[in-house]
Amino acid sequence: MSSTDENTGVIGSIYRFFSTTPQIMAPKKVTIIGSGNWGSAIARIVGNTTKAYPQEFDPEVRMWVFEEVVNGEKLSEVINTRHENVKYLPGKILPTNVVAVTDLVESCVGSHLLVFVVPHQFVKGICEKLVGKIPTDAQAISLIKGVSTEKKGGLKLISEEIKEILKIEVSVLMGANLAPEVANDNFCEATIGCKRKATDGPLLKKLFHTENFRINVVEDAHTVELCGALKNVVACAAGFTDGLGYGDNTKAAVIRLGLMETTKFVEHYYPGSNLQTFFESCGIADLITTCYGGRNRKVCEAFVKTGKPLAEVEKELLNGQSAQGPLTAEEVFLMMQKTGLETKFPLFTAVHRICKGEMKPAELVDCLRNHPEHL
Ligand SMILES: NC(=O)C1=CN([C@@H]2O[C@H](COP(=O)(O)OP(=O)(O)OC[C@H]3O[C@@H](n4cnc5c(N)ncnc54)[C@H](O)[C@@H]3O)[C@@H](O)[C@H]2O)C=CC1
Ligand SMILES: O=C(CO)COP(=O)(O)O
Repeated sequence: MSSTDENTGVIGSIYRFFSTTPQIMAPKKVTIIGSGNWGSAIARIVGNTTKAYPQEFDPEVRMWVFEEVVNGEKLSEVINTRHENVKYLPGKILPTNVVAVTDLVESCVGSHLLVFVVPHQFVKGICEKLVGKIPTDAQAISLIKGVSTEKKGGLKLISEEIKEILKIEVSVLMGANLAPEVANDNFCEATIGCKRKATDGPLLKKLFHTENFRINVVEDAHTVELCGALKNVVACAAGFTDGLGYGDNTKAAVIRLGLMETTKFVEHYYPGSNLQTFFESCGIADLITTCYGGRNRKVCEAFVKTGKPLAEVEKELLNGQSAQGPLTAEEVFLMMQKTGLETKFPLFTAVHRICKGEMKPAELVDCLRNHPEHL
């Protein structure tokens, strides 16, 4: 059906009726854009929920795979034959209805639900390739923890970046979700931030909600998303204190001060945000899990202990996975520098400066002694 048919005359009316009437809408096709550690873990959930709800979802889930050769085999072929992402989630079997597709556009054509889950620095390029290639009534949900690298000095959320380029509605999903533990089906929670909670919330919840992955949907989407991004910066600070051997009291103080800076940062950019959101999984819970079990913490601890450059430590420890904290710290610092806010966020500022080699890790605590929280 051509786009003009869709909008005019009897055919247009019929099209509008069938495409907007929930109870008889065609099952939605889902594409997962990303197949890393989290992308693969979430594919295990989405592969099963799309099979469980055939009225709502097409059971075939396409997963865009950034092709690479692993032990002499194409990763996409290994996924489609052995149903295992041997590089980014080894040892976990993916549902057979999750199909690896290496052509980005082909993976998304006809999909009405796009699940973005790539390291945040790749989002802009991916979206630009998809312009004009997806249904105009598609919607997205971003599981990406970071802020846009594009607007140097000004805040742009990843969800805003996706919406700006693709002209579609974008919700977010953040939470205390270390991918390997989610892939083990360990009980945990997550928060969906959905501005159109009443209309879009129920379907998004169905896509992710399981016995061991418990979803709560809130409308305060920007707070949900910023919690997910900023906790990675705090996790770097936690890793520095672990590397310095400062113990749990200091780490707890860093976590608390990091949470306070997060609330102040959100309030600065989004006055009137809902304080309750920080008590959702996306807030305090994700901060805790990441500051004890995350990759950012691990990399930053090793950075202190080995004295090696951060990029080298990340490469050695993460085998192609990405620590999002240092890049997010830089993006946040540029925003604060532009508005002269560095002194109000000494922890965020110190993390950036330590990551850049402008400050020694041991100077972190000195930056916190006169924190605005203690004045
Ligand atoms: N791993 C985890 O435990 C969790 C991660 N997240 C977030 O999910 C997002 C995605 O992270 P992961 O899935 O863990 O990825 P990852 O950290 O495992 O990164 C590896 C992925 O990046 C892809 N990649 C590498 N170069 C690329 C390029 N030039 N273009 C496109 N893709 C490229 C690789 O193909 C691979 O799929 C991040 O924002 C992360 O913060 C959120 C919750 C948990
Ligand atoms: O987001 C995560 C847990 O919720 C994963 O954190 P890391 O990227 O630090 O591993």
